[in-house]
Amino acid sequence: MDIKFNQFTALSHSLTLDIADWHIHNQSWGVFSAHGDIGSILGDLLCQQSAALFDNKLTNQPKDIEVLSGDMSISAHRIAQVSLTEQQRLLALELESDDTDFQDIVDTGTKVIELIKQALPAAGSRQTNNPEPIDALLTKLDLHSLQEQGFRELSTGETRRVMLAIAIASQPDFLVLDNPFSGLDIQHRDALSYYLSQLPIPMLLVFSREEDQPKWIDNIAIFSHGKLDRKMNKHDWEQHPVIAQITSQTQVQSELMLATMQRHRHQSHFNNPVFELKNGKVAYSDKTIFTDVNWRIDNGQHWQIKGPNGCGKSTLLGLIFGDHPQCYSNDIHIFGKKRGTGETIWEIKQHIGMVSSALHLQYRINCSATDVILSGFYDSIGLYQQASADQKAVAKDWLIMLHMIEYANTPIKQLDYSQQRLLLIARALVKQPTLLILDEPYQGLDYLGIRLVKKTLELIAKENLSQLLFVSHYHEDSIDSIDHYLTFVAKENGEGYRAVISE
Ligand SMILES: Nc1ncnc2c1ncn2[C@@H]1O[C@H](COP(=O)(O)OP(=O)(O)OP(=O)(O)O)[C@@H](O)[C@H]1O
Repeated sequence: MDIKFNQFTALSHSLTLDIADWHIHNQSWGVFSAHGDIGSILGDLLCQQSAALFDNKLTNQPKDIEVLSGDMSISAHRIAQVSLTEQQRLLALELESDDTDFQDIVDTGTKVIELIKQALPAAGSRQTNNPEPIDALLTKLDLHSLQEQGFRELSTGETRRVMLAIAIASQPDFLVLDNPFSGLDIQHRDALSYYLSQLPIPMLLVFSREEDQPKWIDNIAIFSHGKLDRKMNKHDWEQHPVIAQITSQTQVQSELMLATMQRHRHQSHFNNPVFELKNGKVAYSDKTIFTDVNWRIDNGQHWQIKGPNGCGKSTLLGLIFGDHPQCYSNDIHIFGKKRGTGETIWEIKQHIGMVSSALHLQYRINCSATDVILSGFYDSIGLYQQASADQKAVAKDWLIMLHMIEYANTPIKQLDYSQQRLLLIARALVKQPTLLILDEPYQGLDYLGIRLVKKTLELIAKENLSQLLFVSHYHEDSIDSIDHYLTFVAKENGEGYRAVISE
């Protein structure tokens, strides 16, 4: 299996890929990108080329990459990719075939097992030597209990594992995995790391965090702003020649952000408790997620919500935000009112900023980068109101701080995933909400983006500009000012989770 690039440049969205010389010969590479969503462009490019050369049908929508110059040759017949961009495409296809309007029940998407079976190569097509039997795949990726579940019901970590199962079921000769560990809890991360190290398929594994560097891969390619800067072996990488250089700029940028927030600071003070849930419970017909959750958030507290994939972290945050259907069957007080006593959802949302993968997936209106940020003032997806001159000035400040002012009028879908995510974070921060809900906020961000947002959140918490409710599976993400924890632990009787509160 050979992939060769020679003086190659290509354009996708806002990123130009630039590879002077790279030969991938039957081996795996770790790919690190300090700045730029390199995983999606490499994945799309390679899948698109192999599909065109070897006449394979692409599973998802066509990818728009323009080759500008140079050569690329590929001998891999079937290349599969796992990325958040690919996940967004699959969700878009699922939404296109949504049958909710025609049925009495809510369409929760294609069943996991069907999606995996659909990915199998067509009968009679070229087979790999060692296809993984579906049953073994389900076991190794811990998907047995989810096989009958609809794709749209899955949690972040569950979705990630399903996307991987779909890619592997297609029996590829080569894999492009863009941050495959992102969203996985520690146990699943370790299991996946072992699984990938044993997989007899060469791969590009793109990582945006030092701790995700695949230990079993010897070759590392370092990209910056789309350009292949250096190739090195694992030993050289561990000396970190690049990291120190590229981190120094984030401190300055995050201090600028804080200064902007302080300039536009306003007070919204509520009596204690800001939020309270008594005997909280969420259950579906076939499954209890959690019960007996008693949680009270007082003024000035910052919280981290912890627990394994699928324990109900996003569900719990959805009860606060008001977009989970069971928020009305629970005993909830928020911002001084009992939920369900006549307040509108907008009255609640105006005090909450939200960043999550679910929101990113829902943000399907293709408005400009400026309008994405402005929509934070109105809690809307897209902008439907005339923003004030002050609000426009704030949005402009944010674009400058994010180094994205040149994209002010660019539609969000033409930006790469990492840039989209930064805009959505700015959208959540712009109105300086009382509660800032951050459900795995770093997902999809490149290395610099992660550093920048982490620094900014640390400053926001320290200065008490908003109260953070934070979810992340990475120990390294801990924010110093967070000293309250809600941890989900499995109940002894096996029926869902309960919450343990600690300080
Ligand atoms: N309609 C539904 N029917 C059955 N189960 C559902 C439904 N909707 C969601 N779930 C399940 O609820 C559980 C909790 O999901 P949630 O997204 O809150 O988990 P999480 O703790 O945030 O996980 P992750 O760490 O992967 O993000 C998951 O196992 C999910 O599959």
